[in-house]
Amino acid sequence: MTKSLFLLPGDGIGPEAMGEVRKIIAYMNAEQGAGFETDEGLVGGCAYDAHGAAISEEDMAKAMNADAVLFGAVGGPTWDDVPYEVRPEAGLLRLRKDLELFANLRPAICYPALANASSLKPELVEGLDILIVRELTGGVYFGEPKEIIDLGNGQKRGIDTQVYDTYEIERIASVAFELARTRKNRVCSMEKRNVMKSGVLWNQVVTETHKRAFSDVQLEHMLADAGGMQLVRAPKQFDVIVTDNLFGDMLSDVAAMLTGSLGMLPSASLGAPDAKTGKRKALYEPVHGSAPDIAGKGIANPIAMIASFAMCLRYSFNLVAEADRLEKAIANVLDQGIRTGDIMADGCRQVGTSEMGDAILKEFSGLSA
Ligand SMILES: NC(=O)c1ccc[n+]([C@@H]2O[C@H](COP(=O)([O-])OP(=O)(O)OC[C@H]3O[C@@H](n4cnc5c(N)ncnc54)[C@H](O)[C@@H]3O)[C@@H](O)[C@H]2O)c1
Ligand SMILES: CC(C)[C@H](C(=O)O)[C@@H](O)C(=O)O
Ligand SMILES: [Mg+2]
Repeated sequence: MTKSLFLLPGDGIGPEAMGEVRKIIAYMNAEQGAGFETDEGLVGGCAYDAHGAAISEEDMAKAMNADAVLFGAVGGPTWDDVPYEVRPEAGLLRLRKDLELFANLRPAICYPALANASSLKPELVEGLDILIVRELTGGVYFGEPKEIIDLGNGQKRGIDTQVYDTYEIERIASVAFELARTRKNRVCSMEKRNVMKSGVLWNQVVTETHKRAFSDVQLEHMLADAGGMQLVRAPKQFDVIVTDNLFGDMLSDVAAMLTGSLGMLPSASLGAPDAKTGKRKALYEPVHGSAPDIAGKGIANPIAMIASFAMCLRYSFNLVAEADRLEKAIANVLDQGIRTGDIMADGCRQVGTSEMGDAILKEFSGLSA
C-alpha cells in the first residue's frame, strides 16, 4: 500500500533539515520497500516569493489529501515587511486551522548523552521524558476580533482575543489523558484561571472530562506562570502537560532548552480520527524556526526534523518498530559523541547537518539489518 507524504521544507534551515529526512525516506523505499510516495510544495517566505501567498491553493489541496505532511520551518528577516496576512507564518497557521490539527504533541526527551548540554544541572534533566500537549487551532492565535484599530486621537489599539469553547478543551484534554495512560499516567493542566475567563472554563472542562472518562489518570492543575517556573526548577516532576495554544508555544520552547537545544525537539500535529477510516490528518514539524542566523551554512541540527519523521512513522503509519529504531539511531549517534554545533561538548566531534544525517541513517540501517 502506498503512503503519501507531502513535503513542505519552507525557509531558512527548513530545506537543510528536510534534506536529511529525504535520505531516510529514500533508504526506506529502496531497502525496506516502504512504499512512500513523496510530493513537494512551497510554504512560507519562498511561497510568498513565488505566488504572493504563504501557501498556494494547490499546495493546500495536496496537504489536505496526503497521508501526512512533513514541514520544515518558515520565516526570516527577508519577509519582515510583507503584509501581515501573507507573512510566512500565515502558511503554517492556515495548514493547522484548515486541516483541523488541534492536538500538537511536543515531547521533550533528554538523551543520556546530552545531559551536559542543557543549561540546567545534569541531574535535573538526566532521564527527562515529558510530553507537552498543546491545543493548536484555538485560543488567542485565531480568536476574533484580531486587529489594530485607530482610536482617532493619535493612539492605536492592538487587539487579540482569547476564545475557547467547551468542545475544544474537552478534545485536547481527552488526547492528553489517553496519552498519559500509555506513559506514567499523570497529567498537569496549565492555564491562568486567576486572570482569564477562558482559564476558568479550561480548568472546569478539564476537571469534568477527567471525572467523566479518565478518573484512573492522576490530574493536577497549575497556573501557567508557575508551570514555567516548575519546568526549569524540577522538570522531571511532569509527565504530560496539557495547555492552550499560546502557553503551549512558550512552554515548549522552554522545554526544548532542557533537552540541550531547540534543534532537538520534534512535534506532531494531529486531527481527529476520521469517522469511517479512523485515519487522522497529520503534520510533523520541528519545534524550532528557520534559524536565519545559521541558515545556508550547513550547520543546523537536523535531529528535530528527523525525530519528527519518527513521530510520523509512529502516528500516521503505525510503523512503531521503525520509529523506535530511528529514535534509537539518534541516541546511538549522540552516544558516539557526534554533535552539531548547538549541542557540541568537550571531547565530542563536531559535524555539519549532512554528516549528522548520514551518521543517523548509517546507524538506522545497521539497526534495521
Ligand atoms: N515552525 C516554524 O516554522 C517556526 C517556529 C518558530 C519560529 N519560526 C520563525 O522562524 C524565524 C526565526 O525565529 P527565531 O529566531 O525566534 O527562532 P528559531 O527557532 O528559528 O531560532 C532560535 C535560535 O535557535 C537556534 N536553532 C533553532 N533551530 C536550530 C537547529 N535545528 N540547529 C541549531 N540551532 C538551531 C537558532 O540558530 C537561533 O539561535 C521567525 O520568522 C519565526 O517566526 C518558525
Ligand atoms: C511560527 C509560529 C507561527 C509558531 C507558533 O507560534 O505556533 C512557532 O513558534 C511554533 O512553535 O510552532
Ligand atoms: Mg514556537
